[in-house]
Amino acid sequence: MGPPAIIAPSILSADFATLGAECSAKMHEGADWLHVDIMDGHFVPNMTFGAPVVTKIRSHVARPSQPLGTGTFDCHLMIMEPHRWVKDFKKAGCDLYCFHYEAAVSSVAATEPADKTTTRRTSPKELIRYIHEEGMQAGIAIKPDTPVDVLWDILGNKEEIERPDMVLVMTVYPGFGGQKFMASELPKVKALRERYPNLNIEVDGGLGLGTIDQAADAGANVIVAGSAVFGAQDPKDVIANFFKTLTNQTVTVELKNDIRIRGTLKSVDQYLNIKLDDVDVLDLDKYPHLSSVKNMFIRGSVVRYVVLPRSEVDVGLLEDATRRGSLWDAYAWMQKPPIKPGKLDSPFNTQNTYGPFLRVNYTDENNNGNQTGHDGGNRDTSVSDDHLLMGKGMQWDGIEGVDCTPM
Ligand SMILES: O=C(CO)[C@H](O)[C@H](O)COP(=O)(O)O
Repeated sequence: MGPPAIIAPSILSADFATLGAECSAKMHEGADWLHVDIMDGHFVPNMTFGAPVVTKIRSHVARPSQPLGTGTFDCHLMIMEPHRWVKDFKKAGCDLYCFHYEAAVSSVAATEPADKTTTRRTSPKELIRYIHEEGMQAGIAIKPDTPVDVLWDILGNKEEIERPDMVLVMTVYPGFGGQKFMASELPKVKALRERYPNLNIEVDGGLGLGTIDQAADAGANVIVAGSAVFGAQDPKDVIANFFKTLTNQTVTVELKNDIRIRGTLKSVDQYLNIKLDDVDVLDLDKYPHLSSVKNMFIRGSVVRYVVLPRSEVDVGLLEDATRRGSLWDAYAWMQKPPIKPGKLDSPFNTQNTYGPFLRVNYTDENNNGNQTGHDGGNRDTSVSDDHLLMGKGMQWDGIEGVDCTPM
């Protein structure tokens, strides 16, 4: 069996004003590593931050208990002269120092060995040794224009200390998040995997819905994604927005204490706190004290279901929420996924969804909204022939006629 599937969100797309909290949140959501992009404005036409910021965010994420374990700071040094910063990043809390092959071979010391201001540790092999001696794991990255062949000599080194722990194949030109995935780089991944079944092979750039699988199938086991993770609209917001479109419609709300209330939806917020007018309490004989109540504000936390007119259900919008949720499933919740049968190097089983969002099932009329076959709690949701029933803390499984298979 190949190396484990590793999920490494790129914090390049995070809100830098709240970077520590964002890093911590991603770890709690299921990330294995954090991919920390360091750009110097020379090696790439963009700048991010340096070791002092890494020091600060390190305090928000527990250190890995073993090399390449959970919490690894996977620092991607898109900088010139990568040998100069090894000690600083070690001190800052970097665990995996991944430099660019192109930067190492074009460094001042490599091109002008007589230069006394730089150390000799500039050839990729020597730099890898240096990183290891400093107590970090070493990664080597290649840009799209660099052939994978340059790595054979480095990977084939007899000296273990001079061999990298990871190879990063860039699937965009480095410098910016949100670029288009370059499938043209996948043959490099394939060639690496064929020669090195146990090597950690990372891909970075344009990974998301529809490209994660391609990269995994080629043999990548460390998946970096930035904008797909940080930029995705939270499906819960999509669902709340959907509810808002039902303002002035008649809905039935079933509370967790079994009271069912029908009324006109006046407002709903992202927590599914609901305001109803023209209220009718069903089963009034059981709850006569509610007979005079005409307007209600219902806290989302007490709602079990909201029953909506089927004709008002915007399947397209919910399908979109599903796909976003599925991407999230396929990324953030798959940190220990089963391996696809027959594809031992493919870390993702996208048939399994353990999404945190909306789970909807069709049930027959008599099912009364109690689904079967689901894990994960939060199953306050079902669809009957007439109604879509949705509860708070919902998860999405599918609507008949809607393809909810994760992409
Ligand atoms: O190294 C990078 C850019 O140089 C980023 O890590 C990478 O591009 C991730 O961003 P996205 O997933 O949005 O493409």
